[in-house]
Amino acid sequence: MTVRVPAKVNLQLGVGPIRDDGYHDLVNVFHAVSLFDEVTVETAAAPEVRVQAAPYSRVSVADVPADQDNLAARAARLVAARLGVDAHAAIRIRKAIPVAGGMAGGSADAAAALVACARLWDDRDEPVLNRADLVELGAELGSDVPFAVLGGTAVGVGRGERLTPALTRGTFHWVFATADGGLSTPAVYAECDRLRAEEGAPDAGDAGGAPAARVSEPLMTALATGDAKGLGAALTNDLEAAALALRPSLGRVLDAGRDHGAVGALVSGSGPTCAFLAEDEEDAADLAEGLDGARVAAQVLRAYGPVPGAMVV
Ligand SMILES: C[C@@](CO)(OP(=O)(O)O)[C@H](O)COP(=O)(O)OP(=O)(O)OC[C@H]1O[C@@H](n2ccc(N)nc2=O)[C@H](O)[C@@H]1O
Ligand SMILES: Nc1ncnc2c1ncn2[C@@H]1O[C@H](COP(=O)(O)OP(=O)(O)O)[C@@H](O)[C@H]1O
Repeated sequence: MTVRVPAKVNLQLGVGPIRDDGYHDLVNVFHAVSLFDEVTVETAAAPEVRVQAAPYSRVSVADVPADQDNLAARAARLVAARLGVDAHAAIRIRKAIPVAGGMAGGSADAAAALVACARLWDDRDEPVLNRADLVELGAELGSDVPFAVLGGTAVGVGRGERLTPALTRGTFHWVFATADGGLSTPAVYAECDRLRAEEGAPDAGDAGGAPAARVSEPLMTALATGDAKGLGAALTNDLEAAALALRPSLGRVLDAGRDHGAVGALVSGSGPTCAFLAEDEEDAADLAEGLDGARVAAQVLRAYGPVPGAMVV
């Protein structure tokens, strides 16, 4: 059973206060883009995980666990437990999504494994687990997993796991600049907290007392009308300052994208991948060429969005 699953970029990442459980309250506008990992699952006598770069992809898979800690393996165990089946999964992951790049590659693999294992093992006439159940199960694996099951464009609140699909029109054209070496998501959130405490945000009484984030109306209007320029102007990421503090060289990457005609430029999620929105497909080609020539990125990738979530191929 092979499932194809997309990467995400965050169109708005509004980081609110820290909750008692250590997570931040978010307004997280997710957008699935056409960079895909492929996850193949077979029922096997013993669990197994193999990870490789997808054909023609230059993703470095050295830091992806090829054991039962892999998020896809955890997803398979979760599905078996939920269905009450005594089954093991042999999992093969072909990665094209940058690793630890702020594009939710690990979450994508987990979502793909949820969909693949449910299809393999939930073989009654009336399936026990429908897609909404898999979205819910995903939240047990990570804040970004539910969105990778759903895909499209969606607003996530809570940890980012409570999703509402967003209305969009047409296709948006993106260029991504990857970096050598990832950034750790918890480290970037911690740096965001540190910077906020240093700034002494006026209403930041106790640690992490940032105001609640609200969804951007100009962003939602631009999405609904297919207005690339409007969307580019409305892109925001509250983790960007933290990612830039930890990796100052990203400033040059963002500047290069703007210089080469991007209508919007931001760090993708916790970074270090930078995302650039082009006005149309032709501008995206020019932008990708310009960024390549500027030699500021490990790799320059093109993609479009929105695309559907994890799908059996
Ligand atoms: C920042 C985002 C933006 O979409 O993703 P990436 O850009 O890293 O892919 C997400 O919030 C990452 O989601 P995900 O990678 O699933 O995080 P989890 O495994 O749930 O949590 C990892 C760690 O991130 C921090 N975390 C995550 C989500 C959240 N709402 N508040 C947090 O503070 C916590 O330190 C937590 O221990
Ligand atoms: N299937 C997987 N693919 C990628 N990373 C994984 C996977 N399973 C676990 N991980 C771990 O999750 C970490 C975060 O990786 P990833 O999800 O690619 O990045 P990000 O959180 O920046 O989007 C990696 O450093 C890796 O150790």
